[in-house]
Amino acid sequence: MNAIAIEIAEKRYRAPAGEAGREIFRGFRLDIGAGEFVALLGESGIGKTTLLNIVAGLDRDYRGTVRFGAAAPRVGYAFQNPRLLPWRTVLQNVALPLPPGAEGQRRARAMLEEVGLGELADAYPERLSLGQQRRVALARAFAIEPDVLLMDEPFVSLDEAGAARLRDLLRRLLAGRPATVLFVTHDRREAVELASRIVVLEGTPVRIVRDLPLALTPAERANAACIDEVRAALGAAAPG
Ligand SMILES: Nc1ncnc2c1ncn2[C@@H]1O[C@H](COP(=O)(O)OP(=O)(O)OP(=O)(O)O)[C@@H](O)[C@H]1O
Repeated sequence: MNAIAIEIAEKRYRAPAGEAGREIFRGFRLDIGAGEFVALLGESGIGKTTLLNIVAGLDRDYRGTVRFGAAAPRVGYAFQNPRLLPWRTVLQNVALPLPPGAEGQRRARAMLEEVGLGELADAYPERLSLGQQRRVALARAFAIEPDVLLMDEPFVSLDEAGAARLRDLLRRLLAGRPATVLFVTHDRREAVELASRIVVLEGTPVRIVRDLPLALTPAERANAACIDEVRAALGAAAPG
């Protein structure tokens, strides 16, 4: 069964008066199975964030439909920028999507412990490194126990070791709470390490130029030769 069925007949951004608008999607379709981890690759500015915003229901200015397999799916969204509220503590930021009250606080605290930031619960985001802020954003996205998790380059701008630690954390969190994931990245290696399917987008309007299932063992995902092989299979079309 599909967890998400996306059909975008048309999505365009309006332009200032007198200029032609830009058509991002026309006749676009993507079906995602329950439990899949789909990495979306594509050039900068092609429409990846637009696609996530449409799936999240944040952008309703398009013709088409997004259908979910579950009746009322819980959708978590980790943005490119961690988007923490600076006037709220780390704990309050994680508790934000949860129902108010003691149970929400308990769950938020447990999530913070799980991402290794229990000691920073009462700190404000400005005190945190970018890697720590991204951990908080992950904790917030997982706090609602999402059925669908949307992630927009969540580990960009970190050094390689920091990004690798967060990839490990994401894998651990997903092992405990499986979700269907739509993950935007510009990094093919990151896609190979994490995804069960890689979808490469190209052009204006956007079309799918590669759709590659990946049934790899953890050892194969970490193997340089194997990563090179998948990169080659993705061809020149994919960035990163
Ligand atoms: N609110 C908006 N109004 C007008 N144009 C927009 C708006 N948001 C995005 N665009 C344009 O639509 C195109 C797609 O943007 P989008 O952010 O979806 O791309 P992206 O693939 O996520 O890019 P990146 O990889 O750089 O994050 C871009 O050309 C962008 O300038």
